[in-house]
Amino acid sequence: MEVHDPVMTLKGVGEKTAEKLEEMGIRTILDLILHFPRGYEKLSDACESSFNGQDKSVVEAELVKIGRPVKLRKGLAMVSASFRSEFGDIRATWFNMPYISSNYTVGSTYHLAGKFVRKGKGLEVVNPSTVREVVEITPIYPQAEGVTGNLIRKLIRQVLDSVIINENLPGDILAEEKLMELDKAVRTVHFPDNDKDLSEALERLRFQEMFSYSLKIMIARNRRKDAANGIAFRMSGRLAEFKESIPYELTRAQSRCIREILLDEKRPYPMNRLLQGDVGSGKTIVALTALFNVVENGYQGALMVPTEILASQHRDEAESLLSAFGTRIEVLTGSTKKKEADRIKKDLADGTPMIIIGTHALLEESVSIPKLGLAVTDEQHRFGVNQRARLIGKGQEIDVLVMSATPIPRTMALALYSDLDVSTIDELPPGRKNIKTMLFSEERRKQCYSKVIEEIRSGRQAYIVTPLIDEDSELEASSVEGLFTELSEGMMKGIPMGMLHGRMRGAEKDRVMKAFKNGELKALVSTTVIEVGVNVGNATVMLIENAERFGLAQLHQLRGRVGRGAHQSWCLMVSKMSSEETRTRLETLVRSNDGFFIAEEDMKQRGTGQLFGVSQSGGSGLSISDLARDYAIFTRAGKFASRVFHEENDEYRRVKAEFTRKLEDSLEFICLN
Ligand SMILES: Nc1ncnc2c1ncn2[C@@H]1O[C@H](COP(=O)(O)OP(=O)(O)OP(=O)(O)O)[C@@H](O)[C@H]1O
Repeated sequence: MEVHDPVMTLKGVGEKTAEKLEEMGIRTILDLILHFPRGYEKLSDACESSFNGQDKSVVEAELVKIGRPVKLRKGLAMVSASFRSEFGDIRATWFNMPYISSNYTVGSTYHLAGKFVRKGKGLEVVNPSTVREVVEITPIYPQAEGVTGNLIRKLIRQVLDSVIINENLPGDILAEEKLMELDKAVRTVHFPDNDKDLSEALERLRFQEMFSYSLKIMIARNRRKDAANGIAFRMSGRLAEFKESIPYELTRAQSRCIREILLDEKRPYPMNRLLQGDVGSGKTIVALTALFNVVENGYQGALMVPTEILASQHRDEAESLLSAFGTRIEVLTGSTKKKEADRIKKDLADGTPMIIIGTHALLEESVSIPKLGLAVTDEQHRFGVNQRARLIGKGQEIDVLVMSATPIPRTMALALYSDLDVSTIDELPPGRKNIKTMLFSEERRKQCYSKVIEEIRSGRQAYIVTPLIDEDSELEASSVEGLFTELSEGMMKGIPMGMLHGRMRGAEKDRVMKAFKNGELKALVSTTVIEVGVNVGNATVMLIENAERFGLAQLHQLRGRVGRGAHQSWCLMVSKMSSEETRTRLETLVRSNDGFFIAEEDMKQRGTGQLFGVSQSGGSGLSISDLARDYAIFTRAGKFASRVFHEENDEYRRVKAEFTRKLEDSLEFICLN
């Protein structure tokens, strides 16, 4: 068995399963090995006292019957099933997992894991999952239709039974850092026996990931420096005219960043720059100026953003600023109609100069951008290194600008982006008022909504954000649909409201966002799909339910959606504040509006040791590490990577050669062979 073989070569994987795995990004055996659990759960053995609706336990049960999905109301579907067990009959219900019935077979026996509640002679459970057997520590894998955690475990077992993973770190580093061997670490994260081994295994893999990341960046950067083969753009004669036409005065910081970027464009080396600035600091105009200059030079410029909403918002802004200059602007996302998409792709492939704004859809193989001169990615933390690399690969020696709205503390930026030059917009446009931030306990929730209603009555608009439900989030968390119904039938009756969440189609999201933008809708109930970059000047209230479930940086991002116009704005957080720690954490936001300060606090407070937490790495491109949590490991790994890069000995040379080879191949971090 070869790690680069397709998963189809495994027993039990037919075409259908392979397709489903592919949708989850698993194509090869290596992808499967690297499909790490996103968290671990400790389960108690089932006994009468564990059926309290709080503790998670496992019950062995035979499936008697499973129904079809029933639609309860728009956006809420339910599947129910009954099982037989030694503790009585079990009624299981799944919400919004219409595919679940295809994962179960009547007559088969399962180890059902969930929070069971005793109801008369039987048990009830909501959204249970199935586990391999009753073990103390159960890995939780990201699941999808037809691909259960069980199936993943079975396949990984099959692979690990026949592959040995070679060690690839130099012996002295292993010894100095007392790291677990790679092979054992990989086995342990998938099949942990005890806490101690698991924590050593995770530490090893996190070290591995960050070591590889740092070393590859050093190698790549060194190469780019060597090669003066980038595109030297000239400064367009119309830049001054364009700047004149901007309807506001640029801040000093914006002008400085534009200058830095244009100078990079002019040089014959490929630009590799991070543009960071607090929410609302006006990064978009800086990026648009850079893109405009590239198109003026007869090249294509791409702006990749994480959501469709952002893509269309950027299009609107780009059009309003650039249509007078005849700059062509197109948008390509997953929901662009085929005919339209074909037309855009053809023009792109012909090398027609334009600004192309899009989501991941830009990365598809069918999109070729031969005259790509500048790639801008917005919201860096949403795209991984690999995705960025794919976009960059559409052109040759192009300029790259990465925009980040989550301010990264300087120390971390240096470690993380040792390959990037950094431009920082460190001032906000004039006239921005501080956003007043308040924290409400659950009991004062009504008061909080009164403020929302008051603002709406005086002509303003509000966002109401609730955490996302996924299969293992706490059930008490309010869902968008639930909250929407509750509010529209209760406290906010009669107020035109819309809702927005990740499961909606692109066109539908667009429609709702438009209606909110033009003021038809006064309130928007939403998950964090609005977190990044949405810009509605008249919105003055950001209400966040269950605020304790968000990270500080994320809360700051959300807050940044308001306070974008002339009116006083409010951020209202509702939280159970179950502990003093939560309260202190959330109060950081009440105290400060400074994104840089908040990001540092976030790192300090989260610290290390969230071993059993669900991974929050959220697409930094790192699959097992969390930059905030693992900062200490990251620093150490970076130090060793630099040692391997700079010092000369046979073993280091071998490691370097191997990583250089893998750089071309793909960016997998584990470098298996
Ligand atoms: N110098 C300026 N003076 C006044 N308004 C400005 C200035 N620069 C940008 N703006 C406006 O400020 C708003 C926010 O800008 P923009 O969306 O670019 O922020 P951002 O940095 O991308 O923030 P986020 O990351 O939160 O999206 C926009 O409405 C933009 O038109």
